[in-house]
Amino acid sequence: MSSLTITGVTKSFGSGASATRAVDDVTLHVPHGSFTTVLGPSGCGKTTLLRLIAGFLVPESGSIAFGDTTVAGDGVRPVAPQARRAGYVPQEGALFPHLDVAANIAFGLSRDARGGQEGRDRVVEMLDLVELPADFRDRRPDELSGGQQQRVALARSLAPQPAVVLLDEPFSSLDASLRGSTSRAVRRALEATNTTALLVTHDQNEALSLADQVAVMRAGRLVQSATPSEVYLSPNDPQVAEFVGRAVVLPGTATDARATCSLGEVVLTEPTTGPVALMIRPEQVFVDLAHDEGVRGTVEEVSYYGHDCAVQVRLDDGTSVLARMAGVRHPGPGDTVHLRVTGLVRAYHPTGTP
Ligand SMILES: Nc1ncnc2c1ncn2[C@@H]1O[C@H](COP(=O)(O)OP(=O)(O)OP(=O)(O)O)[C@@H](O)[C@H]1O
Repeated sequence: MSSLTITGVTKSFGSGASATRAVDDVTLHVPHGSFTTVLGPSGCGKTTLLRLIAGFLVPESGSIAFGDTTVAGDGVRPVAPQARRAGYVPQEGALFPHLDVAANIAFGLSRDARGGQEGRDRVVEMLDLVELPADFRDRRPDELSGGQQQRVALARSLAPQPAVVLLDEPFSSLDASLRGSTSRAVRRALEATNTTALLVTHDQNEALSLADQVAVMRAGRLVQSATPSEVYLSPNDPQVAEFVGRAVVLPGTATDARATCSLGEVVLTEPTTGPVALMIRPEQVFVDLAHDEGVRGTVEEVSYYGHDCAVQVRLDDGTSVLARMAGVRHPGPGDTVHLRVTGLVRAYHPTGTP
């Protein structure tokens, strides 16, 4: 296992006016044994970044290193994919359909290990790691559910003890409940083996819940890399805020650690002064059903999810605000409510910079 360091990597497709800069000057460090998710909308360059790391593509500038070893860039002849020791788990259909589970898992082991006791032991160990019963070894891929297939694909990538594991939207074909349980099992397996991993996804919940570090990409560029809570609570700009979750963005005026806006006075994460855009998460908007404290508004719409609900409120000044509250007791359309903001609020100057 080793760390992964990407420095100033750029990759374009095509040439001239029709060229697409799929990955644009990306710099990212994934510490040894940690899990980073790369989050971004479709077409932002996530898969291209993964393919550069795996060695299926060569960067036109910048460098990629596994630990202290440069595998591409810096004038070094690119190390071939099979020599990089990078495990790759694609979206689906990764398993060889004509091989049983044991042969699939042992596929990347040396020829000697594959046929002997060492290989058999490794298969059992890997099945245990991904929380599948040992007798699954004799099944064929078409005798497994989608989630089980993805666990076997991970087992196969981990069996040769790779330096880095790369996962390309590995849960996207699974339904919501299987997605949760499979992703948690994968997370536990990576943690147990102290594996350095990079997972690309366009699913915000997946990116935030699984990772030590979230790297947000937009149009080929890495716009923020930080812990999940930092990315969620203190996004670099309002677009990142709206991409990683629902956000209420209101104009306001800041004076040191406080700002005023349609929702009254709020406390800022960092002091600043002048006109600002304030980013408030809907769960920070407290909906008071019992008292007259706060800013008055009328409920326009309620989306009930069971565990919680989203309440769209039109303030008396005409501003529309989204609040999220527990589903136990909630208002209905037409009700008068009072809103106030809890917790700290991130302010951005009009250019988007904090
Ligand atoms: N082989 C290629 N030839 C030309 N353009 C390509 C090639 N591969 C990717 N691109 C372009 O590069 C950009 C980034 O693509 P990429 O597949 O990396 O995005 P992505 O974020 O993984 O998208 P998705 O989430 O939809 O898989 C897109 O504009 C895409 O059309």
